[in-house]
Amino acid sequence: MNSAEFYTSMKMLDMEVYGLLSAAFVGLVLVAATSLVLRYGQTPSTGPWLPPTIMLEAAFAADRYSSSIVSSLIRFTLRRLHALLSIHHEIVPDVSQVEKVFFKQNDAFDVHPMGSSMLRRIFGCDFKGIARDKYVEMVDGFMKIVARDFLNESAVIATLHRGDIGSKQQLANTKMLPLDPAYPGHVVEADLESLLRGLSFHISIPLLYGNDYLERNPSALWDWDCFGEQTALLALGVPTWVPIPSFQRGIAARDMLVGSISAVYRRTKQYNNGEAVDHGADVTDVSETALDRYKEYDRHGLSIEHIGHIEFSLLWAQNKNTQQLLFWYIFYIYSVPGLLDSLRQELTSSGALLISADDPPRITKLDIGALGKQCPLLKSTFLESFRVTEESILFRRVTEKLTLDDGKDQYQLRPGSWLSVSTALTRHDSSIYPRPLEFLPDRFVEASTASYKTLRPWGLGLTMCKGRTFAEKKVLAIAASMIALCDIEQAGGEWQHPGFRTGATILAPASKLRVRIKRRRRFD
Ligand code: HEM
Repeated sequence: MNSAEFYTSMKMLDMEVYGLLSAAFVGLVLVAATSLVLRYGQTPSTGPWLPPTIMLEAAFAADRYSSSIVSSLIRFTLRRLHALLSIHHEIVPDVSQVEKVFFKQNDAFDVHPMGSSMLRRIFGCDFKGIARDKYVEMVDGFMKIVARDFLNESAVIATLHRGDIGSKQQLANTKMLPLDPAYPGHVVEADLESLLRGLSFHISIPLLYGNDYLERNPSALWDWDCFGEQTALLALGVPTWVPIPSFQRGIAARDMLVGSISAVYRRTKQYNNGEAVDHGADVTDVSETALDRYKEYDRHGLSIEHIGHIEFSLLWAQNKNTQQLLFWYIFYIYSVPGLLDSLRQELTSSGALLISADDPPRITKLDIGALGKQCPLLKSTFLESFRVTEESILFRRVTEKLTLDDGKDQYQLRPGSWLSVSTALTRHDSSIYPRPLEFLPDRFVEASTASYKTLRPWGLGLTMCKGRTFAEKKVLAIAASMIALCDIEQAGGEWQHPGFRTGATILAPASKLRVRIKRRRRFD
């Protein structure tokens, strides 16, 4: 099967989206009620909230199955509801034509309704009583620290080197890849998504909160998964008391995670004040970036509960999409015929990654900075994985009268209207991406490098993702290490695409993908 047939046939597996559409219908009633409250209820002190119905309308517009009758009906109902409530919402499909406006006329957009709504609904952080300007000042200060540590290339490379991604402690860690000598050929079988999520988690968390965190919170990853399954409902404003067992489990998991992250802050403070640290925990390796944020929270007099919620939201932003993208990247690298061999050749000839002559070999050099610059196929495959799996929708509240022109349509926006921009809508446009349904690993290669071209997976304007350098380099580094050290095949035969499940920035696989992983030997 060639890569074209492979990718096209797999996309058809995504039919479970119809189930989601029916479920969304039920949710619509709940959401309409929430919207009425938002429309006629009191505006919170930090500014207006993003109405859940705006999110739903944008999500249905961005959905690849939006031509179905159910979807059209839902969109029509939402349109009518918005007209009834005098809520003005424009959906702009072509990012590339309007992106300059986001940089040049930044003041015409208010980004805070999205951030404060998500902090409240998904992460449970209530800023009741905190005035809008204080909230904005705090967010700005916080974002500056995040950007300094997660955007700056040399800072990111130094951090990732501390994470020791290439060493066998990470990739052949007994917790991650238990290379049990009892198995013939040292093969392990695992669910690829869980395995990579665990690996990514075990690299990132100690880098942020020190090694003590994972030892003290062995169920953190399980809580992470329980919470993760409920984020769509939470984002839509479903009240946390709704008695659905899995939903309640997710809320409890969120409380556990927030509590454990608050505890790191409390222990660090005890240590800095020369007091006895709870449980005698070692907090000496809590990262500088976390410590700097703690100072910012203290400067604003935030409570420990607030801090736990905000830190959890950052941890989520830092990990969730990265884990999901890593899964697809590894999946395509190993499943697209011939790609793995080409990538191995490129890594060897670029000198960005070297392995020892031991058996099994170890990584002796991993130049994280060089991977994106000297390995165009590796980077292009990363970008192509992004192109086929990324579906973010950006929401802004418009504060000034504005006309947007995307080359096809004009959008007249007045103060108070809502704007959503979906990066997903152009990903299958053949005038931008020829043969859009095929996974073409070298699509983004340009001479000796690979570039994003019109792909905008990190958002737009001044609120573009503050962790994009970190995310890109981390994913490239983990993938390069796996390419060098491991062979992976799908358990039970030929590679089968697991299908896509919509509803997240990076699409989730619709079914589990069990794989067999074998550590490469010297002469493989
Ligand atoms: C593959 C991984 C990631 C993807 C796809 C992703 C995507 C995005 C997108 C689409 C936005 C919204 C931008 C906008 O509204 O214009 C965003 C915002 C943000 N991301 Fe990421 N992100 C990723 C990883 C990370 C990481 C590793 C961090 C680490 C700190 C991070 C921190 C943030 C923060 C703090 C914001 C809010 C920025 C602001 O409001 O100024 N993200 N991200």
